[in-house]
Amino acid sequence: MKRGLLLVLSGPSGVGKGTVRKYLEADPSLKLAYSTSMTTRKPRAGEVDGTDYFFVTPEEFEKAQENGELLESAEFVGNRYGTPMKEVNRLRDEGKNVLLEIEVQGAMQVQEKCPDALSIFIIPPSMEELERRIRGRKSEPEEIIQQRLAKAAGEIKTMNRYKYIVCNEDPKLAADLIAAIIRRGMESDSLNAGDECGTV
Ligand SMILES: Nc1nc2c(ncn2[C@@H]2O[C@H](COP(=O)(O)OP(=O)(O)O)[C@@H](O)[C@H]2O)c(=O)[nH]1
Ligand SMILES: Nc1ncnc2c1ncn2[C@@H]1O[C@H](COP(=O)(O)OP(=O)(O)O)[C@@H](O)[C@H]1O
Repeated sequence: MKRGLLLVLSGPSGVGKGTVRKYLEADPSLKLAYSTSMTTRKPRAGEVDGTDYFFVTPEEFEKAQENGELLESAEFVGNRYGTPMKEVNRLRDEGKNVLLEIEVQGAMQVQEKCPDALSIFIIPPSMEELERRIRGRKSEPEEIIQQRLAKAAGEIKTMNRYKYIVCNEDPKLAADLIAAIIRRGMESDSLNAGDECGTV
């Protein structure tokens, strides 16, 4: 069986990564599996432990990192986030295309370890629209919104380090464009040939 792709999706907080992902997940032909990350951030209303994230204490996070269990990790606005490696490998071995929705420092680590990863950066139509979206979500207090917006401009500057850049003006269109990138990757014989990245 052909090993699944490793897909990296990044973009500033509130750009619509989660929204676009929902469209992608609704298409079974893409054989997507979402990699649930570990985080020290507190759950938002409605978030489910083990589905949205594995919510852990700083000590538990530290232990996972020390034990070499994380494919990548980063700190983002006061919280730590990381990708558990074992599950990524298991799903790829099953032929699933594993999607990491991660911020830019982690994305750089993955691209270094796994040059075959298909990395995609989502940009907003404008900074004003990004602000409208992050505020409209009403998931964070004002202080955190400010910190995330301040970070966004620097993150957007890294977009040329990704293989693909997609603007999320309309979420269905953005998902269709990303689906085309994934299909192309699935057809490629050179991707993943001898890709041992992240094996423990
Ligand atoms: N490096 C890294 N970043 C992550 C991981 N999981 C989530 N993130 C990113 O951390 C940032 C903050 O995530 P979150 O607090 O859920 O906020 P949201 O993206 O605005 O919904 C986002 O850019 C996520 O894509 C991970 O495992 N590793
Ligand atoms: N193309 C779009 N046009 C308008 N609003 C959008 C679009 N994509 C996402 N949104 C809205 O923007 C907010 C942030 O989206 P979300 O998917 O949570 O972003 P992220 O996962 O990148 O932080 C949500 O309220 C979502 O409904």
